[in-house]
Amino acid sequence: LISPAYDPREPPVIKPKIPLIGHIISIATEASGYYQRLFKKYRLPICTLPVLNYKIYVINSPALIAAAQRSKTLSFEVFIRHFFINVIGVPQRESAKFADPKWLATVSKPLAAGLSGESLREIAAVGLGGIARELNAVTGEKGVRIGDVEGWLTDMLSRVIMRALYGEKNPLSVEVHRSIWEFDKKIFLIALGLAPKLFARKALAARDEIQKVLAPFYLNRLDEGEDVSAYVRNRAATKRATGTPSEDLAATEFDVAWASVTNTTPTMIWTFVSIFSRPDVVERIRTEVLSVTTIDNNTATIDYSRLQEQPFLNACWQEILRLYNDGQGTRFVIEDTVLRDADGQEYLLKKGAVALWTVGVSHLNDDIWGADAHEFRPERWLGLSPAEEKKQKGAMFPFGGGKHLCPGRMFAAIEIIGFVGAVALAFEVEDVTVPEMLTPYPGAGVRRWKWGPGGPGEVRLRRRKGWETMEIKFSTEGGIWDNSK
Ligand code: HEM
Repeated sequence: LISPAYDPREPPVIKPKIPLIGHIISIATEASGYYQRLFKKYRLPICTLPVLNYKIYVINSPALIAAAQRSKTLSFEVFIRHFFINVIGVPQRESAKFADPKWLATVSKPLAAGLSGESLREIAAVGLGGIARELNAVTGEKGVRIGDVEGWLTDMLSRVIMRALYGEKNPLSVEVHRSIWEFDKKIFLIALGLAPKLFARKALAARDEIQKVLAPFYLNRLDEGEDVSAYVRNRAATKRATGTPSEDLAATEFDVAWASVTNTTPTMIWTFVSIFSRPDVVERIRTEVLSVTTIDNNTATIDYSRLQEQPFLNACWQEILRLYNDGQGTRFVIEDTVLRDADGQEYLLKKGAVALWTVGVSHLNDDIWGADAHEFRPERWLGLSPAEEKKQKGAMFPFGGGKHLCPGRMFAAIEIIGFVGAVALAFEVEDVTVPEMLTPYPGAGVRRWKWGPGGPGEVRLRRRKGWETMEIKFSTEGGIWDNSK
């Protein structure tokens, strides 16, 4: 009586061991690990999980994920709305706007525009300048000992990214911005509405604190400053033009301070440990960076426009995105929808159900990547035939796809590739270990980690011989890799 009815054209049904609620218990306890486990057991391109009288379609095949991302009848908007109202906590007078798809489309435009073309080059130049400043502060043969490599990278990125986004008058100091992680950990719980005031008290307080600090920035129209990124400036201007008062902007623009670091920071941490724990990998990257660096007296200028084209560094970047990204896409089926797989097989998704995918299934699928799918092996990206490249790239979804493709993907790549490139060039990094990879927090896009019994240990960062006082710079004059078209 309670279970939903099925059309034979719908994806195969996997019944839960505990009737009605078994799947939801597994999703709550195992997060994305549950979808991996189901895929290993059943190897289905797509399946249906009944939960009470609802259906969840879990999509595993790369071609079906891509079709779902392109589909106009699988909607993300309903989740965006829920996120802003219940998780970000926009003021009630603003909340009705989030139900209007036209308004959402209008205020989304500045996101992609602010992070592509000339705006991207501007923000990249500021970001890379920030990275150079951070590294130039570490001089001399002895260098520094870093007791908390995670905290060091997190704070560094926060300083660099917040400055690049909000300009010189950036209100979010590192100390304030650290609270973002308190919020980030509990997003899923707040989104589910499971007594967040009780179970996510600290997360809600962290969110409110950041919004309070952001408020004078918008109230005093500092967002209109010339050195503020087009991303922040134009988004606030578009919202004001649609009637959002300045006093509401700190809340409705809170996602800027969060989305720019929430996936970028863990990706930076995985990139750093994956590269600097492997001397042979560092050596190959160093050779590539040297080949695009001009040394004049005591200044080494890295030509970022050419750095971004270096094959091995790029292979490492793809490999890190493949291994450590496990983001989840979630869509609401607003009309009956047919998705077609690569083999032509069609599946019917019924109106009112939820469709989701977790990209780790595709990123670690041994049918696609081979028996060493769980290993860091950048070489798998080198010397590919066009058909092999198509197959591998077609199975990668680190930044989503379709209408909601991440607009910040190029900026994230610039920060991370620029940073590890410059470190490889001018520094020796010792005692780096790679933690065990875990599933992400529910709702997060990148895997968490678990250090061994001694924790991350102490990492030493010191200048290479001959580079003790060399000033590092970046040039972006040759243009910035921009795959936004
Ligand atoms: C390695 C770093 C990053 C990863 C892995 C990542 C991943 C993603 C993914 C998977 C989505 C799509 C979600 C979906 O379709 O369900 C997304 C959307 C988004 N990302 Fe990123 N992101 C990263 C960095 C950034 C940065 C640096 C920014 C901003 C400066 C940013 C801003 C956004 C925004 C605004 C959206 C929403 C787009 C929309 O709904 O149309 N991201 N990101």
